[in-house]
Parts: sequence; C-alpha cells; structure tokens
Amino acid sequence: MITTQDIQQKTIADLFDQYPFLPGFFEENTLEVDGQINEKLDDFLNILDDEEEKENRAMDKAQVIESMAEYITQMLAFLGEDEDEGVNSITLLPGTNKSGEKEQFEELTINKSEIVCIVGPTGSGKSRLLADIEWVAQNDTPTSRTILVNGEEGDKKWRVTSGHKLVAQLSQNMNFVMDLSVYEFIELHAQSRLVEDVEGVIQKIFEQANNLAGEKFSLDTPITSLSGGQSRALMIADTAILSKSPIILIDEIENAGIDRKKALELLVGEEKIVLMATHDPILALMGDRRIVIKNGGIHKVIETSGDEQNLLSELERMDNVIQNMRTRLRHGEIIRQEDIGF
Ligand SMILES: Nc1ncnc2c1ncn2[C@@H]1O[C@H](COP(=O)(O)OP(=O)(O)OP(=O)(O)O)[C@@H](O)[C@H]1O
Repeated sequence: MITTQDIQQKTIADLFDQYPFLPGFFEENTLEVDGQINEKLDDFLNILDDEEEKENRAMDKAQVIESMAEYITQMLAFLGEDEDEGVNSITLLPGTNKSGEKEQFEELTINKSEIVCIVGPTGSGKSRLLADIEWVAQNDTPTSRTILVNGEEGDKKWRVTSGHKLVAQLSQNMNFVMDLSVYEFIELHAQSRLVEDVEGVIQKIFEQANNLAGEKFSLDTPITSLSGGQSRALMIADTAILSKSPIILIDEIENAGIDRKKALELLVGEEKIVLMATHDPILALMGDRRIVIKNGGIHKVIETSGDEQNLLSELERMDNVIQNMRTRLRHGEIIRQEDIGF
C-alpha cells in the first residue's frame, strides 16, 4: 500500500524511475512536467491550488496526490509487484492419501531456485499435487493438504487476482492460435507487463528460446508455424523472463526438440521455484530432490545423491544415442549394431 507520504517528497524524476507506468497518470490528468522533472512532487503540484485550476479539475492538490498513491498501489498489485509479493519458499503440510491415511512426511519446504521433481506411477496423484500448489490448498482439496507461502497460511489473494498469480504452468500442449509473428507475440506480452525496455526483452527471450530449441527460428516466423519443440522453447523462455509468478509448475517437458537441461537452468537462474511431474529418469535426476507419490500421498522425499548426479551424465549419453536413432530413422536411414556404441 503506497501512501501520500511515500511519494510527496520525492522528485518527479525519481518517481518516474521507480514507477515506470506513472507518466501515464500525468498524461491522463494533463499534468505537464516539461522542465520541472527535478522538482519535488509536492512543490510541482502547488499549481493545483490555484483557484482556476481547482475549478477546471474538480480536484485539489491533496486529492491528486491521494489518487496518484491509489493508482500506484493498484498498478503494482496488477503487475504483481506489491512489496509483500516476494515469495521465497512454499511449504507443504501433510494431508491424506487415497485411503485416507496421513501422508508420510511432517513438513516440506521448497525454496527459490530449487527444482523438485514429482515421481510416481500413472494415476498416483502427481498432477493432484501440482493442482494443490496452484490452488494454495488450505485443507480444502481431496487430499486435505495445506500449502504455506513464506511459511505462512496461504492468503486467498493468490487464487483470485491476475497480477498475484503464484504459479505459472508449463503444459505439454501449447498450441498457438493467434496470427502473430514471434516478435509481435513477445512484444504484446512485454507491453501487457508494462516492461520498460520492450526491445531488450524481446531480444533476450528470442535468444534464450533459440538456445533451447533444436531447430532455430527467426523473429518474423509466424507463431502458428513453430514446431512443438520450438513453441515449448518460446513459452519456457517467455515464462522465465516475463512471468512474475515465483513458482513454475511443469507437467513433464517432452524431450522432442528442446534442451531440457538448459530450460531448467534458465528457469532456476531467474530465481523461480520449479516443480516438475515426470516419468522420465533424466528429468527426475535433474531435480535437487524428488517427491515420490504413492496411492495419492507423498510417500518419500529423496535428495538427489552425488552418485545419482554422476549417473545422470551416463543416462544423458544413452538418451543422445536414442535421440540420434530417432532422427536417423525419421530420415529413412538403416541402423546398424555399431551405431549404438555401447
Ligand atoms: N490424496 C488423494 N485423495 C483423493 N484423491 C486423490 C488423491 N491424490 C490423487 N487423487 C485423485 O486420483 C486421480 C489421479 O491422480 P493424478 O491425475 O494426479 O495422477 P498422476 O500421477 O498425475 O497420473 P499420470 O501419471 O497418469 O499423469 C485424480 O482424480 C486425483 O484427484
């Protein structure tokens, strides 16, 4: 909540710096700053106490400052940037499994820049756990779990306001229907987020997306003609860089056409909490920890050991062989024993 005291004594230049959307308020209210950018807001607005001005605007200086503070507060909430926004951790408190038995852990806290994988047989409840986190469950889902944000009882604001979205979902099916180029798509999203350096953000997302995608694409490629891997790469880069949501939930990243290791590094590098449900051993071992789900409940939480991390590179090598086979078969080649290499 921004108060009139917070802004009154600051210069207009400082306020514009701090709140890049504020010039919009000045324009709307026909407040022309011109050469007075370095004046304190309070001094600048003295002109409004002039009788004629007061009549024209039907608002005096105090009312303008008040409405400006309100505008800043609302814009910050809309952009998901209020001061209390910083999410450093989420904590899961146990509920019950499908048989109604208490889950086998006491409390599980996941911090910023951590990757936690969720593994378990088909139908065991992996997606349900992701859904509980998205809903910031408060003992009000089929599992009776409770999710704390920064160690505190979840605030229901996370469920409703768009700017407050706690979670961004990356799902398997990302079909674009809009008739836009890659450039226009990112530009639209950047503008809706009111970022200052739209051009810089477009370049950054474009570069990162191409860094993840197997096959390169250009800024003028229509998004409808991106391949599955390219669209996923674009969405991951876009989410990592533009989404304000502190938590990313992933229901499996398909292997085709995307460098999954780099994708996770990009998300974690942007200080996100990443939770990923997966059946893939390589992804499961890329996490710092993995939650094992059994019969709807959290059965175990396992830290990825050094030995497992070493095994990961071996698994990646085997995966590369399979990927390579796939590409060659697709191109009509004949495979021989020596191609397999182990
Ligand atoms: N603790 C629970 N209590 C009651 N119902 C549950 C519980 N956990 C999961 N379920 C229900 O079990 C069903 C299967 O769960 P879910 O879809 O999450 O499985 P999954 O592990 O994601 O499966 P898949 O690997 O096939 O994607 C869902 O209907 C879900 O709501």
